[in-house]
Amino acid sequence: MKVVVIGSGYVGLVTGCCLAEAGNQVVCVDHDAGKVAALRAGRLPFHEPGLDELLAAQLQAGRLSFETSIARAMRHAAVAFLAVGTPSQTNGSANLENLLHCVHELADTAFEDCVIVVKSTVPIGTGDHIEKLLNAKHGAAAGQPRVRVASNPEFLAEGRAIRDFRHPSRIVVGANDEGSAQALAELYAPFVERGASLMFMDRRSAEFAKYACNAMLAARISMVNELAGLAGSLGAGMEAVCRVLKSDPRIGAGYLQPGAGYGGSCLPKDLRALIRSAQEAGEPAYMLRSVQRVNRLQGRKLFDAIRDHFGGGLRQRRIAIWGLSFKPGTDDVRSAPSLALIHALLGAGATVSAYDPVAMNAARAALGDTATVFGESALNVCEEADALVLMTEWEEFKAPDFEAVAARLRGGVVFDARGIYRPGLLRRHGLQCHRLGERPAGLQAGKAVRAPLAPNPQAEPRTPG
Ligand SMILES: NC(=O)c1ccc[n+]([C@@H]2O[C@H](COP(=O)([O-])OP(=O)(O)OC[C@H]3O[C@@H](n4cnc5c(N)ncnc54)[C@H](O)[C@@H]3O)[C@@H](O)[C@H]2O)c1
Ligand SMILES: O=c1ccn([C@@H]2O[C@H](COP(=O)(O)OP(=O)(O)O[C@H]3O[C@H](CO)[C@@H](O)[C@H](O)[C@H]3O)[C@@H](O)[C@H]2O)c(=O)[nH]1
Repeated sequence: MKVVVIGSGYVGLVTGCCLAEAGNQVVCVDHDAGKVAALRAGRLPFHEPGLDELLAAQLQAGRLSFETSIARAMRHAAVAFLAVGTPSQTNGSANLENLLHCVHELADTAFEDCVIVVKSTVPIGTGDHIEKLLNAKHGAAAGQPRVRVASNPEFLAEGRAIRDFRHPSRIVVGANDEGSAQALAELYAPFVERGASLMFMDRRSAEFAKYACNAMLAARISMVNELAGLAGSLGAGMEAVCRVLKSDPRIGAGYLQPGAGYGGSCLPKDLRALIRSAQEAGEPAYMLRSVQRVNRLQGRKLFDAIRDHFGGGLRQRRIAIWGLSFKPGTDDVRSAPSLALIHALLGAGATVSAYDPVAMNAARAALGDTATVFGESALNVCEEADALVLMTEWEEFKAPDFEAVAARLRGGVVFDARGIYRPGLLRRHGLQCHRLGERPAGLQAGKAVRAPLAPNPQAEPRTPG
C-alpha cells in the first residue's frame, strides 16, 4: 500500500519506518528541509533506540523516502497520516496551527481515493472539522470522491517507540464510514497477525480515548506521588506500600513509581488540553485539575527539600544534576522536571552543573543562555558540588562508583528524585541520601520482621509482644 506520513518527528518517523518494515511503500513528509535532507542521508534528528538501524534498513530496501512537499508525496497514496505536533497554547488548548496548515495544503492537492488519518493527538471533533474543510474543496461539488477522515491515535511511549509500534497493546481506529475502517484494517493486518487487537469505534470516541488514557496514566502518577508524601509524613515506607499496591491485580503494577512528577511532551500538554475542553463543555473536571496540581507541587517539593537542606539559602551553592531528559531512553526534554528544577535553582542563586548521556544538546537548546554548566561525565559534574540530584534513571546512574562520587562531592548529599538508590548503601560510602516522601528524621517506622525461611501453615499464630 502507498502510505504518506506528514510530520517526521517522534511519532511520524516511527510510524513511517514501521509501516515500511511491514511492506508498504512509505513517503514521510516534513516542512523542515534540513531534517528531510538528514533523514534521506540516514541521519536521525533525535534519539530513539533502534530507530537508526530501522531507518537505514528501510532506506536500503527502497520502501521509504522523504519529501518536503505534501502535493508531491500524495500521488497514488491510499492512506495519509497527519502526525505533526499539537503543542499547548497559552490557554491550555491544543495548538492546531501546523495540523490545519497541512489540511489546507491537502485541500489544495488533487489526490485520488485516499483516507486521511489523524494520528496527532487532537481535541474531540477535530476529525469532523478536517473532513468539512477537505470536502469544501474536494468532495462531490468539485466532481471528486468524498474525502474520508479517520482517527488513529498513537499510544507509543518514547524510548521504546519501535517496540510499542511493532507490538501495540491495541490499535484504535475511529471511523465514521466503512471504507476508511477497511483501509486501516488492511494496513494493520500484519500487526494483527502478530497479536495486536484492532478496536473500531466512531471518530470522536477514538479522539477522546487518547486523552482518557493519558489522563489515567497521569492520575496514577499523581496519586502515587501524593501517597508517597503522605507515607513520609506518617512514618510509613513507600517502597513497601508500592509492593502491596502492585500486587493487587485490580490496581495493576504500572505507573506507580513516585518521582519528581510526570514530564514529557504528552502527559502535561494533554492534561492541559483536556481540562480546556472540559471548561469549554462546562464540566468542572475536578479530578483532572487535582492531578495537574499535585504534579506541579511535586517538582516544587523537590526544590524545597534541597533548599531546606541548606537552611533555606542556595546562594553560592553548587548543585550537580544527573539526567536532563524527561525519562531514560530519549533526548526529549520537553516539560522535563529537570529543567524546571534547574530554573528554580538558578533563580535561588545556586550554580548548576549538569550531565545527561544523550540529552545535553537538547537541554542546552532548551535552557538557552542560563548559567548552567554542562559536564563531560557523571563524575565530572560532582566535582566540588554541594549536592547531587538524580533526575533521570538512566542505566549508567543506577550503580555508580559511590566511592568516587563521595570523593568529589563536597556536600556529601544525594537527592534521589527517582527512588533508585538504597540509602543504607550510600551511607556506607559516607553519603547522605534524601528521597521524596521519605520519613522525616526522628519519625521511626516499625521495625520490619522477616518471614521465617520455611513458614509452617499449621503453626499457631503468635501473640504479639
Ligand atoms: N512523542 C510521543 O511520544 C507521542 C506519542 C503519541 C502521540 N503523540 C502525538 O503525536 C503528535 C506528534 O508528536 P511528536 O512528538 O512526533 O512531535 P514532533 O514535534 O517530534 O514532530 C512533529 C514534526 O512535524 C513537523 N511539522 C510541523 N508542521 C509541519 C507542516 N506544516 N508540514 C510538515 N511537517 C510539519 C515538524 O517539523 C516535526 O518534525 C502530537 O500530536 C503528539 O501529541 C506523541
Ligand atoms: O510510574 C511512573 C511512570 C512514569 N512517570 C513519569 O511520567 C512521565 C511520562 O512517562 P511515559 O508515559 O513513559 O512517557 P511518554 O513517552 O510521555 O508516553 C506517554 O505519552 C505518550 C504521548 O501521548 C503516549 O503515547 C504514551 O502511551 C504515554 O505513556 C515521565 O516523566 C516519567 O518519568 C513516573 O513518574 N512514574
